[in-house]
Amino acid sequence: MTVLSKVDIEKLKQTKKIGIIGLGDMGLLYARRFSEAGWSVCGCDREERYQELKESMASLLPEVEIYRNGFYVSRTADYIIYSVEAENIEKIVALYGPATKVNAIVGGQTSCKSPEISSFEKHLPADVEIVSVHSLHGPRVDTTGQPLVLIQHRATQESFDFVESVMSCLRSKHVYLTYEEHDKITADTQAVTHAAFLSMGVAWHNSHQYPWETPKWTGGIENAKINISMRIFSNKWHVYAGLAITNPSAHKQISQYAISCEEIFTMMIQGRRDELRERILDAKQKVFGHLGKDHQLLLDDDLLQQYSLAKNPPGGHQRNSHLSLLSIVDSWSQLGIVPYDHIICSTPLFRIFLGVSEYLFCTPGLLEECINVAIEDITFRQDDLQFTMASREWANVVSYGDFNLYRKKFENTQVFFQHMFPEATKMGNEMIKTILQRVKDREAAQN
Ligand SMILES: NC(=O)C1=CN([C@@H]2O[C@H](COP(=O)(O)OP(=O)(O)OC[C@H]3O[C@@H](n4cnc5c(N)ncnc54)[C@H](OP(=O)(O)O)[C@@H]3O)[C@@H](O)[C@H]2O)C=CC1
Ligand SMILES: O=C(O)C(=O)Cc1ccc(O)cc1
Repeated sequence: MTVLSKVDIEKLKQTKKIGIIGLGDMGLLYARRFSEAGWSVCGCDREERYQELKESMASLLPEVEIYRNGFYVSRTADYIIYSVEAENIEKIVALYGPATKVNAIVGGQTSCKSPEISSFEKHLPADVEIVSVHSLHGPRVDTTGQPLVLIQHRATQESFDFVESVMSCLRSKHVYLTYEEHDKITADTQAVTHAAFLSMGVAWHNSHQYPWETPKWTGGIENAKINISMRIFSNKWHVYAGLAITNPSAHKQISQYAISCEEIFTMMIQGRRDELRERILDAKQKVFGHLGKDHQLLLDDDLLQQYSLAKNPPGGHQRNSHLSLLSIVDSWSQLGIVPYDHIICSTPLFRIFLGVSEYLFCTPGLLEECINVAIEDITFRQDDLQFTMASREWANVVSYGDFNLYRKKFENTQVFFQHMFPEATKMGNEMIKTILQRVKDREAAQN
């Protein structure tokens, strides 16, 4: 990595143009930030949206030039970012890619890189260089300090430095990977995290419960589960479908998660306490065994207690079998994944999922209590059955590679929770802000 001088960056700003194809949530975020940093930016969305987009952008981001379609962006920009639905990347690159300006650089923002890179290799002229990116956070998270993956796939150092200097205005943490490394890591982190929270939502929906109305879902860990599940369901289905379906490593992960759920649930209902205990403690050793005695937990029940969607939160810790958390740690253990190895490339949701799992597994007495509940207490049996079935359904949909079925399943549950999204988003944002601040404080204390 070469860091260009301020003078060099200013020169580039005078001569280079950045183009964004797909001005949805992430494309707009990039357009705004690049333009605010002084880069010339142009972009487009679907041609049908041209007039409407041009008008809305005239007041929103007047500095950004809006073009009719991707041909105009491709012909004029020096660095072009495709920020479109993963499902359509090949079709869109096939259409506009051949029109790319001579010697320009192209990249993409899609969440899984193999299909993106293979589309570029197939459809871009040989003189065009390839540097891809992936911001590992949603469009409404502060980009500062969040991981940003940069992939120098087919590019000179000079071109890579140019892209990196454009990206530097986001103040994210740059992570340098190949596209293969990127896809392996994000399958471990993002895809399986989403599968777990999607399964929670579907399980609550299928048992006709709003978890914030039911006293058994109270306490900090439950708040985190509920808020993150609502956050995912309030988003666009294609983001989650794309990163799971198009990434072959993700299929293996999501399938293992469903298997872990089923096997653990079976031990619970058959009362196989010793076997369950042995399996869970083995998983604990494999996943958390390397943590020293002075390891500080990222999250705890008290910190998360305040982020409840309940009208009158009764508060306090509730006993729970925590099938979703036992299963994630078991599936990491079965696949030989140590999630801490990926922390440099983690999203806020993954850090929270790891944080609550770590809290359950590493707080003295909590895991034993959870195993006791799993074996003796039938209060959560129906919920756990629903959860096991939901995790299997998601694994099947992903393995069929069926975007339409994914969409139907996602939107079906989305409608059930829709009325709560404004409040859940506010609460989730507050919760994530507090957690990210804690991460920053920790990092500052360690440096
Ligand atoms: N949202 C997130 O949290 C993150 C998303 N990503 C990835 O970034 C990409 C964009 O995501 P996001 O911004 O959230 O999604 P959006 O749906 O908000 O944005 C995608 C945009 O591309 C437009 N589009 C589709 N086809 C074309 C075309 N032929 N020419 C120009 N524009 C087109 C879409 O229009 P239309 O809606 O009409 O189809 C839409 O406005 C996805 O691949 C996603 O996986 C990466 C990091 C985070
Ligand atoms: O943090 C998460 O997992 C999100 O849900 C936001 C998100 C979605 C897609 C990405 O490619 C990156 C981040």
